Amino acid sequence: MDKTIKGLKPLSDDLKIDGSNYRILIVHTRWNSTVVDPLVKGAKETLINEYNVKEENVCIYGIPGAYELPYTAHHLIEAAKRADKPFNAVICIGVLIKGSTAHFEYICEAVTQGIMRVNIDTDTPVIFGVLTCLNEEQALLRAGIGENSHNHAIDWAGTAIEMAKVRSIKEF
Ligand SMILES: Nc1c(NC[C@H](O)[C@H](O)[C@H](O)CO)[nH]c(=O)[nH]c1=O
Ligand SMILES: CC(=O)[C@@H](O)COP(=O)(O)O
Repeated sequence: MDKTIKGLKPLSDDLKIDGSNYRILIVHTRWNSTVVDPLVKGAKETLINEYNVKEENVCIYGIPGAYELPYTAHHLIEAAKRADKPFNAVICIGVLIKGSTAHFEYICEAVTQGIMRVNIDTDTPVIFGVLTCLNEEQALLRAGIGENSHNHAIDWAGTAIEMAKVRSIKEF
């Protein structure tokens, strides 16, 4: 992949957020698991190793496809609130790969709008960890598979921690 200016630089060590008291949910699809699985692994390992989230506080739930991500995230967020064990942030992970019909476009739009809605409706940060790829190579590279690749889930984990801190702000 070309070296460009784009990308999310991690916070400097003096600004790094301690996630040891955070509870994080990862909702992931089974569709395109060859790519999804390394993304889930990257997110989990980053949360634990880089942000001190306790392994028992990284909850993982698998569902069929990306279209099911918004509902599942919303339902589990509300269920966790009822159990008095709220999630500080959620990461939705899925991979959409363009096929030969317009299905891709409809799913991408529905999932994008749906995940944004869950953020607002539940007042819980839900990170958009959905790759919307035109081909398999694009997906593999963004899961850290292959030369000059980068696992985007590393960035999603850092975003989840930063947004969990935002969620903790009660007065401003
Ligand atoms: N084509 C992809 C799908 N399609 C399945 C839908 O997400 C959904 O599960 C189905 O329409 C039933 O509601 N899902 C992906 O995650 N990735 C794809 O490339
Ligand atoms: C993202 C999709 O829904 C897509 O993979 C489905 O493929 P097709 O458009 O060939 O049915």
